[in-house]
Amino acid sequence: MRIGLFFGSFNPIHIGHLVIADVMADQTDLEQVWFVVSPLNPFKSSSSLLHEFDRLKMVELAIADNFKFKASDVEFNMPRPSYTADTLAYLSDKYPQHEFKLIIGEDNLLHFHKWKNHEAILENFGLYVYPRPQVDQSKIKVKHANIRYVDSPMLDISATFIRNSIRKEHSVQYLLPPAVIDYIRFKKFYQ
Ligand SMILES: Nc1ncnc2c1ncn2[C@@H]1O[C@H](COP(=O)(O)OP(=O)(O)OP(=O)(O)O)[C@@H](O)[C@H]1O
Ligand SMILES: O=C(O)c1ccc[n+]([C@@H]2O[C@H](COP(=O)([O-])O)[C@@H](O)[C@H]2O)c1
Repeated sequence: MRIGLFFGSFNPIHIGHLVIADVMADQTDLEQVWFVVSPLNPFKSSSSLLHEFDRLKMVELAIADNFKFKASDVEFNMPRPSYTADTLAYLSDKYPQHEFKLIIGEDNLLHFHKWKNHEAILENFGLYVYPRPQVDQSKIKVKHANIRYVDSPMLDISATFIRNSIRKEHSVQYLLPPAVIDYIRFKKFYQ
């Protein structure tokens, strides 16, 4: 099966992530999308980052109604920070029957040339890129035949904006799935 691996901090998962995954599963040759929750992005600090179990729980709540989507905690038992190349190597060993592609937002493409073993990721897996507002395309350094842009409407939504909105007691009603909102309220996160 051809599977898109959507790695992320998901702090929290929002409707932007869900739209991206849906476009990938619906309009490309990917048959499933696995949301891989990363304990720690090598380029991000851990301040304001919820525990990975809570971020995984919110992903599970958000994707429960879509049979093409799965949640993965594979990086929970791997060294920190979470290097994608290592996880891809582990998953392709574990599931030789599957073909994996990496799904990323265009903001991550901007810094992709600094990722560990990025050439091997491009050569052996390939990227499906979702466009993101405010990305200056002239600054993207990486070029490769295995980078595929998926032409779709841009979504000006980020987890940072959502965390800040909750802190300011602004509504996030249509930015997150209802079950995720309930979980955040119940646990009093991001206040
Ligand atoms: N609105 C968006 N448009 C395109 N890609 C996105 C969007 N939101 C998230 N992504 C992509 O989804 C993946 C996971 O992103 P992440 O969980 O860090 O969300 P985020 O909204 O970028 O979070 P934060 O604001 O905390 O940095 C990354 O590849 C990121 O580029
Ligand atoms: O492997 C790397 O060098 C690397 C560098 C930066 C980011 N990543 C991964 O990219 C994913 C997206 O991160 P984020 O925080 O934007 O959701 C997440 O799984 C990170 O671990 C990976």
